[in-house]
Amino acid sequence: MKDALLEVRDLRTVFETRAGRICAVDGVSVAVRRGECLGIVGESGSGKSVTFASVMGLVKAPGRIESGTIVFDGRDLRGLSPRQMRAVRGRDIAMTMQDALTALNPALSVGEQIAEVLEAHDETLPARGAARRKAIRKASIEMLGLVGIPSAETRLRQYPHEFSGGMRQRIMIAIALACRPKLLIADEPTTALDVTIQAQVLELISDIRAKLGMSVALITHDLGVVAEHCDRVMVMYAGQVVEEGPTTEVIGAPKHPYTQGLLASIPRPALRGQPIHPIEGQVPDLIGLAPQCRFYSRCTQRREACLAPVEMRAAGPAHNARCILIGGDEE
Ligand SMILES: Nc1ncnc2c1ncn2[C@@H]1O[C@H](COP(=O)(O)OP(=O)(O)OP(=O)(O)O)[C@@H](O)[C@H]1O
Ligand code: NI
Repeated sequence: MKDALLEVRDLRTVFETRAGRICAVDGVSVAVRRGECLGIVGESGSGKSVTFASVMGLVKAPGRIESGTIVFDGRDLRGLSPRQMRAVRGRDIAMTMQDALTALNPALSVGEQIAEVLEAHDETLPARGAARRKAIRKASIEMLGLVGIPSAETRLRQYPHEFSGGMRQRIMIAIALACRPKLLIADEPTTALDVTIQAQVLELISDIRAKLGMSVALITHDLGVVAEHCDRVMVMYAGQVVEEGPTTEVIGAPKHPYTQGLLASIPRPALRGQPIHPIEGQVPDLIGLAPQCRFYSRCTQRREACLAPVEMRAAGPAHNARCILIGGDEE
């Protein structure tokens, strides 16, 4: 894709479990362009987090990347050593985790945690001594200010448990942004927050994106959030991408019955703040999947041809969906 900062092709990430082999990410291709916000939506267990944990090189055993390419800013990330990958994390790509409380270190003050990131990745700091400490302190105060935490000087000395849930999310974002990454992966940054704080945190991410010109991959359950903040959206289902395209097209004229189902369950036009309503039925078990369309058992438009594997099809110049109803041969 033209102007892609991140380009993932045909990624396959598997977990070898006692119950069998789970293909959590099954042939996912995704690109994030420079400066854009890409939304990633889909029900729980669809593979959103594992896709981006794979990008970050953070899939832990029994999971592993089985195949695919991950190119970031012209570099093949799968070819990097663990040390090189650590340098990419934090400096080039930062990820905020689904759960802010467990992602922060309870034993370190907030200031120490921001300093750790700066120490490891900021090459513009003075080499050593008092000048270095002063520069780190100044940068840390700036970061807390940027995420809207008042009295930063005092707050730096405090520990995660001394902050509310919303403040902890902001701190996690401050830590993620401390080295001005080119890409921020925000995994459900607002799920645990009340609606007002949710809106504030998302505004904050949008503001910083505009200020720093970074790209954002925003993982969420909330289509209202996507409508408001994302340029493009990718819909995942059972380890695959089922639809992708400009937000206005995917939300305005969804092509995949799954996306249609997601949208139909939200009262309109008040998209905002509405969680995704479950569609009748359940996401299939990822162990021993049949080759058919994964949405088959829940699809109101299913037909016999859907029992064969379904590839992505073009629904527009930049809009694709994995459904045989597109393109007319089954209409
Ligand atoms: N550590 C693990 N061991 C075994 N299977 C795992 C592990 N982590 C993830 N999986 C499998 O990968 C699937 C996708 O998980 P993932 O966390 O990516 O879903 P998600 O789309 O982010 O869901 P949610 O919206 O709940 O965060 C899970 O349903 C599970 O089957
Ligand atoms: Ni997740």
